[in-house]
Amino acid sequence: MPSEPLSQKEIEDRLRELPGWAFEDDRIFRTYRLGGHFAASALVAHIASVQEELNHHSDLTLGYNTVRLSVNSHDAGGVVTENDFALAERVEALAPAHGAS
Ligand SMILES: C[C@H](O)[C@H](O)[C@H]1CNC2=NC(N)=NC(=O)C2=N1
Repeated sequence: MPSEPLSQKEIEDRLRELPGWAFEDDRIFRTYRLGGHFAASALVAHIASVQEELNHHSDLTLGYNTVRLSVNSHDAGGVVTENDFALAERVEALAPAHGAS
């Protein structure tokens, strides 16, 4: 479901509710730190399942014990929309169970 680009103020307002998330180069992003590599890879798999459910996909980067998620909306021309924040909120909700910080 394409959605409208969010304004700078709307993005800033939403980011205040999402500690750890930031906005740069028309993307929102966050890096999660995990207890080790396998835990980080399990978080990637869980995020991927949610992304398939939402049909909204970020760029996920798996490090030794980190997962970086960076996303914007291709269907809105590569800018941040409500769909990006919907994904961010779902990931914020599932991350603690993985021991992510
Ligand atoms: C055809 C498919 O529904 C679209 O390409 C979906 C897939 N995942 C997506 N992910 C993101 N980040 N933006 C999109 O516009 C998007 N569109």
